[in-house]
Amino acid sequence: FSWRSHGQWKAFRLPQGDMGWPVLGETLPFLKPHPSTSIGDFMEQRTSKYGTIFLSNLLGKPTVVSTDAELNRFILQNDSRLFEPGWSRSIVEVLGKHSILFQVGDAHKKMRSINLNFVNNAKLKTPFLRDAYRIAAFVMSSWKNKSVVLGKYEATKLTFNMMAKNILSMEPGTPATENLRKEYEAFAKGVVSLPLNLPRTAYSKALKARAYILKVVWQCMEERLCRKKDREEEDAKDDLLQWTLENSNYSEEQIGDLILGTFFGGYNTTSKAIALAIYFLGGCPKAVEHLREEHVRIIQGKRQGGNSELSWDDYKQMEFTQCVINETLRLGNIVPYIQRKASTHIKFKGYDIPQGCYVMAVLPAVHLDPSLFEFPEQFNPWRWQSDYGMKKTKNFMAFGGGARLCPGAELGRMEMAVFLHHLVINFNWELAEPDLPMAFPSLDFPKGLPIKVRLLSNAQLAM
Ligand code: HEM
Repeated sequence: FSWRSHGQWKAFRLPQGDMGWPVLGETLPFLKPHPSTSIGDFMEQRTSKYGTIFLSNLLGKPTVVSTDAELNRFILQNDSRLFEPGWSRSIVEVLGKHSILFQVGDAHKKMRSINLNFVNNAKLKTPFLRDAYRIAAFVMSSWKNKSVVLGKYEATKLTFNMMAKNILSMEPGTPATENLRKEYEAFAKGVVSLPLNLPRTAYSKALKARAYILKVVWQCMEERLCRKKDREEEDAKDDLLQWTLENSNYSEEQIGDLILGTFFGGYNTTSKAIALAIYFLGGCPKAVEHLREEHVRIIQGKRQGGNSELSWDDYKQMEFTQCVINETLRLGNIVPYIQRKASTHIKFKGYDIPQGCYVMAVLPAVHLDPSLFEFPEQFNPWRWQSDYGMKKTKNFMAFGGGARLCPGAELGRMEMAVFLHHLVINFNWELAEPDLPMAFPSLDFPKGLPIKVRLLSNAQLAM
């Protein structure tokens, strides 16, 4: 199948490109692992051959691929007006058709408002901040007697337990919560995969995990509904599931996909972000020193005030920490691309993007463009300090943009900051063996990010 021979689109000026093999297209070279701090051979070779806007056949769909900052921004900013979701089959089947990622128009707005309410300012400032502080302290207290820990799993312990507690009121560390976490690991591996429902493929394992997770959600739902019938109002839970049951007319299937997806979006990306920060900072002692100064200053300011837990005002003082977070997300590239479909005929930079055509905005290509970020391969948090920041801000796409801008961005940032707070005031660390953040294409540390940790002699140990 080739668009060029497709009669309907013959008259159009489509971008250059190669459609690869029948059915598979160019999916295999596209999925080839590469460090997430690079755009990988596939994108590099096609971009240098055809330019920053090119045609390919990926994950079962003929697609206009954009490694172009302006087109990426155009796609993000014109969501719902010119573009609609165009995610590949594995993502749709694993996340479920009611997931927010596939909703359009009013249905999208409605589900988005539930997500925005879940992470509203009042919640961020108290329960979320308090939980993050306590869970991160709890996670790191177990490091005192260890010399090596796996950064990737330690980060997940914070972000997963945060979601478990605030979405389903599941207590951190219990067997039920741990089982759910294991299922989510299989789930995460199959979200971006070849949709081959054969034994032992990542895709089929993810579908099994999806069925298990939905069973847990629906069991919780049933218990809540029984409790309501028995008028046991006094121990009504204060979590996303309860809020959705009381404030929406969603079906069981819709609630299942909403809970499953928010949980996934909430823990998976943020745990990777924390692991990336541990990794990049491990290679940049100057940044650790600067960060430590900032956090020690915040603690010293508090001593005069009493309460040792972090307040929202303390969080707002973490200016250099926010630079570290931006730089981690820029260089680490957690979300490699966003897929959409043109809902009308679009002309961009002289090319036609016909209605119904799939488009893929490759976000790392912008973050690693040397004309937008000087020496883009270097981890340099200080680049976010200077105030010619506008150019950088509009080319920062880690949280997407436009109508689908990540609603959990501030929560993700706060969890990262709190984790870094406990880390720098209590520990020194270094990689125990070489490991790299790889795009598979979804980001992972193949060895789990093993780090040697050493308690500081003047550790603050608020744990
Ligand atoms: C560092 C952490 C995070 C990163 C890098 C990240 C990244 C993103 C990106 C790029 C999108 C846009 C997807 C698109 O345009 O189709 C998105 C959407 C979304 N994120 Fe996040 N995210 C993070 C944390 C979170 C957290 C903590 C939550 C939990 C509440 C969350 C929930 C969501 C939801 C529900 C959407 C869909 C929004 C919509 O379609 O309107 N994310 N995220």
